[in-house]
Amino acid sequence: MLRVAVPNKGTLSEPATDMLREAGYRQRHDSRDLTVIDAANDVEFFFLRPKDIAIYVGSGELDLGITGRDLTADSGAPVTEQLGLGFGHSTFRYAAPTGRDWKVQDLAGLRIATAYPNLVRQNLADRGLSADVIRLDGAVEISIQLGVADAIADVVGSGRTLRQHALAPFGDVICASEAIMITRAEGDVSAAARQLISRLQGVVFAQQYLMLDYDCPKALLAAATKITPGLESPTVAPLADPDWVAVRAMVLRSKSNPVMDALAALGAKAILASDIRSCRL
Ligand SMILES: Nc1ncnc2c1ncn2[C@@H]1O[C@H](COP(=O)(O)OP(=O)(O)OP(=O)(O)O)[C@@H](O)[C@H]1O
Ligand SMILES: O=P(O)(O)OC[C@H]1O[C@H](OP(=O)(O)OP(=O)(O)O)[C@H](O)[C@@H]1O
Ligand SMILES: [Mg+2]
Repeated sequence: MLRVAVPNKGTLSEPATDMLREAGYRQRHDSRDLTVIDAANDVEFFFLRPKDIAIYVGSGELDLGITGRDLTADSGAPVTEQLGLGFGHSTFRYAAPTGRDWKVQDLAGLRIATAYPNLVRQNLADRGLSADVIRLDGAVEISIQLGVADAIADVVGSGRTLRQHALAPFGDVICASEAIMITRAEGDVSAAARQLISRLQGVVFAQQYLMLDYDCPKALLAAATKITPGLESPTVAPLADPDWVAVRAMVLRSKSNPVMDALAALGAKAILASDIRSCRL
C-alpha cells in the first residue's frame, strides 16, 4: 500500500486535502484523525506536521509527501521535488525595522530570529556572512520588539504581518516557496507513486486552465486560432450555418480575460469559459 504524508495543520493543510479529494482520494472528515486508509486506491494517508514531512519521506518510511518547498529546504532531508502544487505560495525573506535602508551585509554580527535556521545559516554561509541565528517556532515578527533579535528571516505571504510590526523585507528572496509533492531522493519512484503524482498533476493543470468555446465566422478562423492555439491545436466543428464554425480550446486562466476581449474584438460570438475539473495532458 502506498504511504502518503499530508499536512495536518497550518496554511497547507486544507488545500492539500481538497486537492487530494479532487483527485479522487478518500480524505479524513475529523481533523483529529492521524491516518486514513483509502482501500479503493490502495493508499494510506498520514496527517503530519508539515515541518516533519520531508524527514519521514527522506528516511523512506513514507513514499510521498506534500509540504512546503521552504520547509523541505530547511529540513536538509534527501528528497526530490516531483511537482509544484500551485498553492501555499510565499517568499522567505530577511526583514528588519523600517526607517533604515537595510542591506544583507548589515546582518554581519547581528542576531537573526527565524523558524528556518538551516535555510538561514546556509544563505549566510553562501554570502560569506557570520551572524547569530536564533531559532524560534513562530510569531517571529515580534522577536525584535521583545529584544531577542535585531532582524528576522520569515515567510512572507501578503506582507501584512511584516507591516503590522513596522518591519520591511530586504535583500533577494531566500526561497520562493509553494506546496510541493516530494519523494525520497534515492531509488526509483514506484508505479503507484507515479500514478498519484499524475492524478494531482491533472488537478493542478485543470486549475490553471479554462475551456473556451466560441462561434467564429469561417473567414476569421485563422486569426482566431492564433489567439487560442490550444495545447495541441483547437477543436473546430461545423455549425448549421456554413459560414460559421464552433471552436474549443484550453486557455490559461490568468490570460482568459484578455483572450476573450481579443476574440470579441475580432468578431467571435457566444464566447463561453468553463472550469475544468481534472485532465491528463
Ligand atoms: N501566510 C502564508 N502564505 C502562504 N504560505 C504560507 C503562509 N504561512 C505559511 N505558509 C507556508 O506554509 C508552510 C508552513 O507550514 P506551517 O505548519 O508552519 O504552517 P503555518 O500556517 O505556519 O502553521 P502553524 O504556524 O500554525 O504551524 C510553509 O511552506 C510556508 O511557506
Ligand atoms: O505576509 P502574511 O500574509 O501576513 O503572512 C505571513 C505570516 O504567515 C505565517 O504566520 P502564521 O500565521 O503561520 O503564524 P506563525 O508565525 O506562528 O507560523 C508566517 O510565518 C508569517 O508570520
Ligand atoms: Mg506558521
